[in-house]
Amino acid sequence: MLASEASVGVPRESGGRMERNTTKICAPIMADSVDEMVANMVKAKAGGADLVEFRLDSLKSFHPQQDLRILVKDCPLPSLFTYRPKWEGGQYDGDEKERLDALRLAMELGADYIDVELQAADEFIKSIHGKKPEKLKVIVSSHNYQNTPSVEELGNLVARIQATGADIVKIATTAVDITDAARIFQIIVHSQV
Ligand SMILES: O=C1C[C@@](O)(C(=O)O)C[C@@H](O)[C@@H]1O
Repeated sequence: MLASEASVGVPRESGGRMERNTTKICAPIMADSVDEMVANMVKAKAGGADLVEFRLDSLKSFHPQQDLRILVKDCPLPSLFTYRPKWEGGQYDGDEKERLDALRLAMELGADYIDVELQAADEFIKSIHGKKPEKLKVIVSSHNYQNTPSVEELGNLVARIQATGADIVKIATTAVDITDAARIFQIIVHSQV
């Protein structure tokens, strides 16, 4: 997985140059209930995570108004909300508008990050234009569960994600050969948003 973030990070001294350390550890939480998610976010903090990803599509029953309020307010770490549809490898199989509404609500309630799939990004980003809180970062993601494409294809993908207005580029690919990782490293260098 590749996540690139240009604008956030703690500057650090390195050989006389100031560099940004943008690496963060994110703990994804998939659970049947909000109670379980709350228990897991406490464990994530104790384990040293920098942020928590709530996979809303894993919840067996989900009441956005009530549940998102709890997750945002009770989270001791910056929160990332993902509502992954089946067509991108997740578990949500419902109405697309309801899915994007839930992500918008998470934003309004104070989420720090929202993950939206490349296919839905234009619509989502347009819909929050002028309403996006300053602290919110939109992650535009793309998943490939078959393989890791060529550097050229990955580069094109990064460009398509950047063109949506993403704050953070996220690409998850499947490594089928040890050299696949090298292509991801090559792309990281060119993927600053
Ligand atoms: O996009 C991803 C990648 C992931 O699906 C994985 O399997 O690595 C895990 C998810 O929680 C995350 O949002």
